[in-house]
Amino acid sequence: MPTPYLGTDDAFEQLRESLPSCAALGIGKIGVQTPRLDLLDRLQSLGFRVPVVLAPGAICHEGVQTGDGTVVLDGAVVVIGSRLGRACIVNTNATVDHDCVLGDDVHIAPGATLSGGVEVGDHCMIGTGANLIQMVRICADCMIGAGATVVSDISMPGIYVGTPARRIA
Ligand SMILES: CC(=O)SCCNC(=O)CCNC(=O)[C@H](O)C(C)(C)COP(=O)(O)OP(=O)(O)OC[C@H]1O[C@@H](n2cnc3c(N)ncnc32)[C@H](O)[C@@H]1OP(=O)(O)O
Repeated sequence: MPTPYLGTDDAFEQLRESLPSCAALGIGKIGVQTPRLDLLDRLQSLGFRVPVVLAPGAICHEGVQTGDGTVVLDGAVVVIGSRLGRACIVNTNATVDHDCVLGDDVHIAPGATLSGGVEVGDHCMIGTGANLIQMVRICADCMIGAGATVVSDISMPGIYVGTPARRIA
């Protein structure tokens, strides 16, 4: 069945009156600053519920805490003791191992691996196939490039690539 086009963001107020009060965040995130969190705030301030979306092929252990608007996609695994913030994406085949903590608006791109006890700050993007060893902490507003390996804490916002990851901007 084709999905009807409902309009632009300007239609939110009207839609809130005419539709059930549930919405999903469908936009992606390929940078650090993206509109996902602002959009979530706006939808919630209008009274929409923005639930967590777990794809049928995602594995999210019991007790994992997940913020509103977060999506966990097929093949992704989120292990016991982890906490995910609001408006996060755990993309296809990514792994968030035990006791990790993600801030808000964090994207773990396809195939990336967070080992146990990793902390990732707000707005970070962990690129495709990146690996973070156990217990590392990454501050807010970092882009970790595709395939990078993070082996120590990162405390300065920026773009990091390579093995071991180094700051390039
Ligand atoms: C479902 C989905 O599609 S989700 C989307 C998933 N997407 C991703 O994971 C993309 C992640 N993004 C990247 O890896 C990007 O290459 C970035 C953000 C790290 C860098 O992008 P930019 O800032 O545009 O940097 P730019 O492309 O100009 O490269 C700068 C230098 O870093 C190098 N570089 C860029 N990315 C990487 C990388 N991932 N690993 C190693 N080196 C890299 C470039 O070769 C270049 O080197 P040079 O100066 O010696 O020529």
